[in-house]
Amino acid sequence: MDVDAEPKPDPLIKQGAEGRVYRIQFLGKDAVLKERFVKTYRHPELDARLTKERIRAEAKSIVRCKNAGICTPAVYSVDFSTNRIIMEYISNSETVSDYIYKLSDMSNEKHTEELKNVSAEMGRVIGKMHHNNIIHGDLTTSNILVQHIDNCWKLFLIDFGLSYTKSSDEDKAVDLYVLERALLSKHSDVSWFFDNFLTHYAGFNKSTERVVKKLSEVRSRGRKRTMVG
Ligand SMILES: Nc1ncnc2c1ncn2[C@@H]1O[C@H](COP(=O)(O)OP(=O)(O)OP(=O)(O)O)[C@@H](O)[C@H]1O
Repeated sequence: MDVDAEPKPDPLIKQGAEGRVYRIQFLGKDAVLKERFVKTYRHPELDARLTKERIRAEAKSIVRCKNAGICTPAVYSVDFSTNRIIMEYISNSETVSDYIYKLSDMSNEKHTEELKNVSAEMGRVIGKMHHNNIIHGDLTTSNILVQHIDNCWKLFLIDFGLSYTKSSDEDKAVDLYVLERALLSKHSDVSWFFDNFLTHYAGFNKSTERVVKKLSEVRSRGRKRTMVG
């Protein structure tokens, strides 16, 4: 895939340490352009290789997820010469992180029920992703989008730059551990969220049930590492 038309990158959605994310129009469609910076502190050859790997990983896993029936933005274009990837813009969406903040702030029975549904659906979606041997590599509530359509919503997985394909329970359990840590630090007020997620993740099938058992090992290693500092 190649970018023939130079897109006009405006407006900026996110300026991060690794790159920028813009909302653009691409071939008449609402799209997102992700651009990765050149890291001057890294050796140029190493930097070029790592950047290329992340862009390739992102495009590959998005396609693998799509083939598995998991919602991800469609990839429109990948350009290794400019370190740019262009993908479908998920309209009317917000990050799960923002949605949790919003719902837990309004905290009433209806909103708690909604949060339960979100965590359960996250369990099913991540379960399906792992069942297909896709390791996300940076599983946080900022890397899952909730798209609102009328009174319904759908989850989209994004930000696959650190992803890879592997069947190991250990790697899948580490993915879950990263999500657990992220939830604990950002959303400690809804401490039950991860447990409910895990119940539905484990319920996906036998392979995910195994990963949950592995998670306790990963947790105890994580705790030891924290104690050692
Ligand atoms: N396809 C999309 N549709 C709508 N919004 C998106 C889309 N992709 C990204 N965003 C928005 O841009 C934000 C940043 O995107 P993303 O997490 O992919 O970039 P990043 O954090 O800079 O990536 P990386 O961690 O790989 O450096 C998301 O939290 C989301 O708000």
